[in-house]
Amino acid sequence: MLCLARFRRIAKSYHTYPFRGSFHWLPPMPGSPTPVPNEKGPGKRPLSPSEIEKKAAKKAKSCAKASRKRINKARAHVPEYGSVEDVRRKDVASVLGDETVQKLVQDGGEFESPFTLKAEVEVEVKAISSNGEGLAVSDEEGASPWIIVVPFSLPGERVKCRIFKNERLHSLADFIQIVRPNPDLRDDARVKCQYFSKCGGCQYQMLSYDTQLDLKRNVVVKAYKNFSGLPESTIPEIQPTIGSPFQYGYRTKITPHFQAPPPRIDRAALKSQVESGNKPDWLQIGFNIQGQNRVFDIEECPIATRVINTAIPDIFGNVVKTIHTYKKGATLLLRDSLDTSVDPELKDRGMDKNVCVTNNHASIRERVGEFLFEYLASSFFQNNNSILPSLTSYVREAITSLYPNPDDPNRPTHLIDTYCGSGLFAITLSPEFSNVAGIEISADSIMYAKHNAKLNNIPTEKMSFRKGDAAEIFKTVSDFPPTRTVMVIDPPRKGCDDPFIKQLLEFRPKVVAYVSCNVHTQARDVGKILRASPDGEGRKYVLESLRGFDLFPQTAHVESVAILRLV
Ligand SMILES: C[S@@+](CC[C@H](N)C(=O)[O-])C[C@H]1O[C@@H](n2cnc3c(N)ncnc32)[C@H](O)[C@@H]1O
Repeated sequence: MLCLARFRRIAKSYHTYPFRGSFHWLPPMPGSPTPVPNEKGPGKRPLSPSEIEKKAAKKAKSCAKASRKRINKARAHVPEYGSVEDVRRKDVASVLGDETVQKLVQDGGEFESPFTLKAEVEVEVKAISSNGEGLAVSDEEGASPWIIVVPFSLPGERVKCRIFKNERLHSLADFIQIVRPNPDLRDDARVKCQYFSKCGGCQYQMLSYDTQLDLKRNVVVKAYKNFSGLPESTIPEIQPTIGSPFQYGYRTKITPHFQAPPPRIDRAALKSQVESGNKPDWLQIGFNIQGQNRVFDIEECPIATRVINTAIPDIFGNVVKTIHTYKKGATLLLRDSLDTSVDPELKDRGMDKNVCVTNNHASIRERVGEFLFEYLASSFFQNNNSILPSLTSYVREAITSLYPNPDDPNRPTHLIDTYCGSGLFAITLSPEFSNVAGIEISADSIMYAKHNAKLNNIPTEKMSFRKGDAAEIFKTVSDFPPTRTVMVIDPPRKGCDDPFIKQLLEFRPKVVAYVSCNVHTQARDVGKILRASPDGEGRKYVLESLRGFDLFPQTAHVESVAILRLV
């Protein structure tokens, strides 16, 4: 489109007469613009208008071809299920409405953005996506409705933004400024981070915490509507999101990064510069600038714990002093840990001293309620310690409340923790069960899970952990009675694979507690489990409850817990 417009502009600057489908050049009329000189430079014959037109036509043709290719590629591209892009596409379509989407698709306009790249536009934000971005509807005169995705903006606001990418039915834009705020939602005095809107994280800081929790509840609602394929009647009322006790200073792990010195830099000169305490201008240690692959310097991260923030200056200072030795950029690890030099047998909270650990191979220690956990610094552990007692107690109570009478002969006695990490759910739920088994793909995490069972004095005959793919658990629990077994599922963002779900449906544990860091893949998996045919005795899974947990205040992220029961 753009190229055609340029072609028309060039064509218009000459007297052109269409003649049997081609352009016929006549000498310029008096007062008409002089032909532009050939860009090849002095000494070369200037191009005649017909040559210029031919060239422009050729360019327009190749542009149109490239544009067709781009559109065909975009049409064929299917985003990963439940990914940020997939979630955004569903939200974009729902703001436009079915009728508009269908019309745009029928007319072939689904990839015809009314915006050119780098265009600065002012738009009205109508909704907020599950990724936390404002969704504005373009009011370009004569153009079809089109969505512009603007981070850091809220429904009811008018914002200025710059388009940087055109996608199916929407454009992505960089936030420039708020033209008219929505005072019912926004209060910029709430923002505690000096890098707000520069950093890609923590986009909800201008909102009250209650509003953040409401938005996250709505993410769970939309996820089950758009991704589960379940009829509304089978989805229970989504309960209010459980908030985090700490809303800043909660993050027990951060991973800032930096780039290597430029290729041809004089390393000896760099060494003497940094040794004399001067940080080179090109060296930035921190996080990525919103929407860019470029790092900016940070002095603090207000959502990280106090121990981590206190350690930042020394850790970053060491990078500066040794930067001349780096061939590649690197990611730093800063983990808040209880001091592991203190005997773990001393379970007295009064003895707790927190330290910042940067060694990937070190052991980290955390307390979760009455339990102690240790794990390898480089392996997975939940990043918000303050909410873990309420998360684990919630899962425990959500299961036991299904069988309130402790003498109920149907009350589950066995627990299987799949994707168990270093044993968080297996260990914290263990007082309710006589037998517990856990499985996990990471050998390091399994080693620590076994260690944690001992650390918390859980008898080995009661609890076993094995390394393997989650689906392999079904080989090892043949002595677990399915009708008295609870299965905890806590997979990575991509959710469970089909072999796992198939085997779960063959085993049919009485209760499934599905904890997820991606409610969209959780909704898909829960949909598959609920749609499965009844077993020989006519039993099917029902969704008992659904609730979000706010492990990451100030961000759009929500963790979700679904409780399923076989009835
Ligand atoms: C979201 S974490 C949950 C860990 C643990 N439940 C916790 O809360 O600490 C997901 C875990 O699944 C493990 N994992 C990933 N793919 C797996 C697979 N195919 N089978 C078993 N475990 C897997 C990862 O190593 C990670 O520890």
